[in-house]
Amino acid sequence: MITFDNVCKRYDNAALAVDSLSLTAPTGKLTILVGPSGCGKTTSLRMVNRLIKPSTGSILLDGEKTEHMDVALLRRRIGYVIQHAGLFPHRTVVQNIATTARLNGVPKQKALRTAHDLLERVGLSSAFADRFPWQLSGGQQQRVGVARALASDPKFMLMDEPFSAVDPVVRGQLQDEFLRLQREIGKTIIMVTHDIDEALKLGDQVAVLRTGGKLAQIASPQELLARPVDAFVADFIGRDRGYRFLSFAEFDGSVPLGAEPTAKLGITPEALRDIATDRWVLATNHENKPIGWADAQSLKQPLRNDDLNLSGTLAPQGSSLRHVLDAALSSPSGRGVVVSSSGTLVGTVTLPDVVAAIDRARNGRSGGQP
Ligand SMILES: Nc1ncnc2c1ncn2[C@@H]1O[C@H](COP(=O)(O)OP(=O)(O)OP(=O)(O)O)[C@@H](O)[C@H]1O
Repeated sequence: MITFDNVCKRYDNAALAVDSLSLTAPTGKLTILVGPSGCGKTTSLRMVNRLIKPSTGSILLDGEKTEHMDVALLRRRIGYVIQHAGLFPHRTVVQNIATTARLNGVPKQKALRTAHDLLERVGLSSAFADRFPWQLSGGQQQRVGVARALASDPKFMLMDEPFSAVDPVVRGQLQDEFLRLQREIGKTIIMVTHDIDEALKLGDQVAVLRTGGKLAQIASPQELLARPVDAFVADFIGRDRGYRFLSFAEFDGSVPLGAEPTAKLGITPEALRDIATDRWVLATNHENKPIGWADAQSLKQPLRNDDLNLSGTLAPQGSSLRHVLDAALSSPSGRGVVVSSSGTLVGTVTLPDVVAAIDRARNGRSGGQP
């Protein structure tokens, strides 16, 4: 747990950069600091590992005030990832990753072995081990930066815009990989971003700061979207709040699944019309994976791939109401197709049932309850 207790920071005689900040970043969770440029995010983050000294107030790690700790030891307890990764240019990838472990007194061979393991964990093959940072893409450098921060297995991590230096596609991949990794490692993390979408996607809780370094609201992404405390927060979170809220509401159990009759390629028009409950019949392959919708009204010859309507999206089980709503809205039959993690057909949902589940979620009732 990282605690800010009434922390202020004033640089020289300027206005307060951070004003009476009190918040707790819970153990094993990812807390995000977000807000407009200059609102004090980086200053707040750097006060945790004392790269910046608070003017007043205290920061505590698991209840212990950091101001009394030895700075070098404090920093070794906290992994630190910065924008552009900040790798040592004259050291290879594994040497970069092994740096903190070596500083902590881990023998060289062991530190290098761990570095190789970590490389794999962050999604890079051993082929990268002996390259220098300039031989890597921006996204690969960021992965190495994360691996280096993890090398001493710190309980706490500080991440300052770790994914901002790469293009949006790579950024999305890095975010997904990082979420998977965090589910395994469960570090206590504070991350800074100026991107509200990143904050809502990654954060267990999100702290929105306003200019002048004051905390405007700290809450879960769902809570922020559903109940922004004031116009500043509402405006900062942006448009589509109602729709984006659906990303956080699981549909499993809250939307009844219907059994869907299915057809295979090669089925005759007559046989297709026999099994059809309305105009559209779902086609599946030999593994029972949906491949498209067949139009029972217009089919004139045995069903071919080219006859299929492919407009419907698939909602994986365990995903969100947003996915299942999209599946229902995009399906020509109006029935959204739900699939297992391996892509096999689980069933379909109707649009009215999805809308009813959304209404229940909106009113804060748990899924499936009357
Ligand atoms: N070393 C410094 N000396 C004086 N003022 C500073 C210093 N560092 C930051 N500031 C000021 O403190 C305020 C907060 O800066 P900080 O970098 O923490 O904001 P931020 O929210 O991280 O901004 P950004 O999103 O643009 O990186 C700003 O007004 C900034 O100009």
